[in-house]
Amino acid sequence: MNQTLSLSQLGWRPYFQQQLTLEELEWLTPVRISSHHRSQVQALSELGELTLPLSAQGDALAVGDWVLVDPQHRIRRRLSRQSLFQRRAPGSKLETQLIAANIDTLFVVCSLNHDFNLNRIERFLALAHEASVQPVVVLTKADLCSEVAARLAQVRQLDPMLMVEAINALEPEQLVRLSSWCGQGQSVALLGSSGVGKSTVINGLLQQPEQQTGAIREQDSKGRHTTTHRSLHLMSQGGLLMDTPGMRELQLSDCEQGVNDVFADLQSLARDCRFSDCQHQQEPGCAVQAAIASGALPLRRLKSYQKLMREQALNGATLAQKRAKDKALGKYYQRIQSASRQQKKGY
Ligand SMILES: Nc1nc2c(ncn2[C@@H]2O[C@H](COP(=O)(O)OP(=O)(O)OP(=O)(O)O)[C@@H](O)[C@H]2O)c(=O)[nH]1
Ligand SMILES: [Zn+2]
Repeated sequence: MNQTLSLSQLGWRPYFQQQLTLEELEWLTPVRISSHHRSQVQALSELGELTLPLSAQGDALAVGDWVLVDPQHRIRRRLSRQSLFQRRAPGSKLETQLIAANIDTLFVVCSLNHDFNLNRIERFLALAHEASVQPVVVLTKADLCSEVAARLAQVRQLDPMLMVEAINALEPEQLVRLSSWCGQGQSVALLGSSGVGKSTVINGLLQQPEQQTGAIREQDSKGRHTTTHRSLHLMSQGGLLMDTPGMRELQLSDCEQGVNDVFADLQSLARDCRFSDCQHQQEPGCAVQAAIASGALPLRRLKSYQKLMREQALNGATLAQKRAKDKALGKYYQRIQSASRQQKKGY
């Protein structure tokens, strides 16, 4: 992206502006991080594309972050974020990897063929909620599905406020339905399983698909050439698409709040359970089970909630904790087995 963009085209808004002191306003320039490398970041600004060195003790930065730079192009400070996607760094216990910041809308892409899966949509919605990003469900391959209306209704049932669009991503005119989230100053990202049509949607939204995905070559610390891809692309509607490494493979971890947000209906039912720590299994006075019995709540939804809660807790647990847990569980099974053996022996 070589053309110069205005601050508002880059997503600048009052939320960021109001964080600047008068002094900062006078001598510092806001720039937006567009890609992240080992020792430097690229940023977009009214001055064009800048390369900024990273200092060792500096704040961890994510693509999409706004930072203030001085006239020598040194990063002075990062502005507070409106939203953030992050994940546990692979192989690390505590470190988190920042994936993308200040995204406004997450397109949760799911295809309408055999791959359609409400549980998976709920999982992606939890990630969006956890990051404080507004989700929009984009159902692709509408041309291959004979029950589009029924599927749309199923997704809308997850949350009456949820925005859902069904499209044939191969038809450019149909992508226009996503326009209201792709206008000037808006930042969007996509998430979805393999083969659902993410690249097809991205190519349809970009201004010049071929050029926009051009690779950047840079030298790493050992002098080797590495190829990285640009993460920020201008869409034909004027907004920015953030396709950052790791975004497409985001996993659920430590997102209890996000999962709870997606299951607000279940949370509100649970407040009427007799026991405050009700697990909604066979406890007396369980309002969730009552809603399932009356047909008000699909059993699938409770199962999906419980599965996602377990999954995010497990992914979030440090490796050490996980090992301890597995060991404790192993001992528990041993105890049960030996107790049942003793019972059989008639003790
Ligand atoms: N009929 C139809 N085919 C589609 C649609 N969207 C995508 N496809 C096709 O589905 C296949 C997969 O699409 P991609 O865009 O590569 O999917 P992806 O999600 O980027 O896949 P990964 O790169 O594996 O993550 C391609 O052959 C597309 O042409 C659609 O709406 N209708
Ligand atoms: Zn209950």
